[in-house]
Amino acid sequence: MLSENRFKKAIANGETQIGLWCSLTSNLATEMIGEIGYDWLLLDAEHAPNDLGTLLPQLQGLRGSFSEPIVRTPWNDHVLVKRFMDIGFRTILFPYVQNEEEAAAAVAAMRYPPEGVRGVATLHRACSFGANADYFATANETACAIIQVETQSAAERLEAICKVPNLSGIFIGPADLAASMGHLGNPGHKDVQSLMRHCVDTCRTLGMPIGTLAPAQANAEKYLDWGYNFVAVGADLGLMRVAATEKLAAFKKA
Ligand SMILES: O=C(O)C(=O)C[C@H](O)[C@@H](O)CO
Repeated sequence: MLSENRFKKAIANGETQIGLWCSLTSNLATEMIGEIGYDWLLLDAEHAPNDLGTLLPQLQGLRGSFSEPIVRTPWNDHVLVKRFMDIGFRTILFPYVQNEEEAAAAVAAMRYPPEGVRGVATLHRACSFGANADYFATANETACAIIQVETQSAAERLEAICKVPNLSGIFIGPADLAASMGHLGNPGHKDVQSLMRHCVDTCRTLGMPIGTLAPAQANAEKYLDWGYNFVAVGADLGLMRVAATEKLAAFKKA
């Protein structure tokens, strides 16, 4: 394992980081995507059928990749977080965080005492099975907690959430945010867009990195233009679906 979390440093420095959403749960597909050069890859364990058994071979496939693997945990649960950290994730996306107390719990789950509550083991993949003598000294420093703000009420707590010590970033979930505002299936609604804009303005004022997911090219460009630092500009399933659909259409048409 690399000891430095390049992604964490980059977003803290305000650099733009381009990501891809990965839901295929395939170690081979993730390994292939890991060769392309995205800054980060989101391995989804909330809305894709990923578990430790599928995430571990994907991490192994990403060994040596430039891309930072990020796991989206299914829930803000410190037991799951401990297991994700022990297999080698340093960056975790926490869905549905509603307030500063929940954000602080997420941060604590990723950090060893006295800063957090992460349980200690000495022979796991993250510390190279004991061979990495610096692991305990660097694990808290490389841990990168990103909080998903995806309801209107969480957005109202954004300033307080951003003040949680050791929080590394905010991530806006456009689909859930739209649903919470009464616009299920319509994140393009003007009220949702205006709240997304307000969130990026707030984060930039407070110096907190902020990201989102935008598989449509125009949206990705717009959010980057607004100041979002890290944007997933596509999803493996969507790319495959579009390519497969277009390929068939090209031949059926003929
Ligand atoms: O609210 C959102 O938007 C998200 O959290 C992303 C979704 O879960 C989904 O589009 C990922 O496939």
